[in-house]
Amino acid sequence: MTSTTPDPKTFESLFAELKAKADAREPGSSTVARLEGGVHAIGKKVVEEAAEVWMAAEHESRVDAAMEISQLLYHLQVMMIALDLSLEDVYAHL
Ligand SMILES: N=c1c2ncn([C@@H]3O[C@H](COP(=O)(O)OP(=O)(O)OP(=O)(O)O)[C@@H](O)[C@H]3O)c2ncn1[C@@H]1O[C@H](COP(=O)(O)O)[C@@H](O)[C@H]1O
Repeated sequence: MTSTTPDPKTFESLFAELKAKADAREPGSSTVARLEGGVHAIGKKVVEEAAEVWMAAEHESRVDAAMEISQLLYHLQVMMIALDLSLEDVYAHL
């Protein structure tokens, strides 16, 4: 019997996943629920997760910091989708 492991998630693949769920208004998706909550609520999560990155970086382990950074990246992607921004729109400023 063969088993396949899914490809590791990347910034690009997560964005594509979230965009597809948003476009399909996928029932049960927490991302769709966050988008329906609007930019103000999404912005509060971005700020909350940014603060958690800071606290983890100063007071917790590298693993904890990596987890908080992943959550911040997720909420930034939700904000991008809420604003109809593509990856290219953001990458243009890097
Ligand atoms: N990568 C993430 C991800 N990172 C963070 N989060 C959300 O952000 C929250 C951050 O943790 P907190 O400690 O702040 O949790 P909390 O205090 O309960 O926060 P709230 O849920 O109350 O806002 C998590 O509970 C998740 O709800 C994420 N939610 C979803 N994803 C991925 O997004 C994809 C789409 O998910 P669905 O839209 O749910 O299908 C899937 O691949 C998921 O793995």
